[in-house]
Amino acid sequence: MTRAELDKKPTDVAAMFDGIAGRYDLLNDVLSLGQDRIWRRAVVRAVEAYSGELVLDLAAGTGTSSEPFTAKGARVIACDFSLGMLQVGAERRGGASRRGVTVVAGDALRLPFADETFDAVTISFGLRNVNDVDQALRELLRVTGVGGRLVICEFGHIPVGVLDKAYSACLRSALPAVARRFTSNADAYAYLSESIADWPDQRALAGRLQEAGWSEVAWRNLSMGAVALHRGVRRR
Ligand SMILES: C[S@@+](CC[C@H](N)C(=O)[O-])C[C@H]1O[C@@H](n2cnc3c(N)ncnc32)[C@H](O)[C@@H]1O
Repeated sequence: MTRAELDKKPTDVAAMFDGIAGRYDLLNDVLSLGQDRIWRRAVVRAVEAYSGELVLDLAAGTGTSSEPFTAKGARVIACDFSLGMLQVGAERRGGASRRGVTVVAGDALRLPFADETFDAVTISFGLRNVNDVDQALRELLRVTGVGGRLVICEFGHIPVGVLDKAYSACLRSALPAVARRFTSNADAYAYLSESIADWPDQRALAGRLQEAGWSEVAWRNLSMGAVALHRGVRRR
């Protein structure tokens, strides 16, 4: 059984996702009680990708977060460093470059793309797992064209402290217990609750986007702040 720790050692993180890849999407639906689909629709609206645009979905995993951008004709690069996650998605779509989604193996800290390649970049439930968040935000900026936009979908913190603590305690006990029924890698879901509790709140994350060079930074809460969408634009 493999799980990452809060130091987010890249080899541990990649191995953990390789280990849960087969049941990853099922568990997302189960553990979020189907809310993940609502969050994904909000991301698609926020990115507003149109026909002819090229979108980077970083930490794309199986590509479930990538596929919806193709609905209006955008092309998507689904990039991740877990080959297991990429493979599950590619098999589901029938190939590594199918239905508008092209899979590329790569590390968020050294993206395998030239400067200003993308019209929009996005990352769903991935940034929290990256071992150097600020470097990933700078890399995302580098590969985005001037005028291009960033959308981050990530777990957040409920703005009322007492509720946030109660929610966090609930995740800590419920996630591994429920996950145990569906996967032999339930420890990965203990990591999930720990990494959510350890993640900066929405205001602090917005500050880090600005520090990394993103402009017009804003966020909006989903599910009372349990999830947040952060946006930014590359202005120079
Ligand atoms: C929780 S999954 C999210 C997958 C997908 N975006 C979704 O919304 O379902 C997090 C993903 O981040 C990837 N990841 C973590 N650190 C990474 C890094 N440094 N470079 C590329 N991918 C990374 C993991 O391999 C994993 O597939």
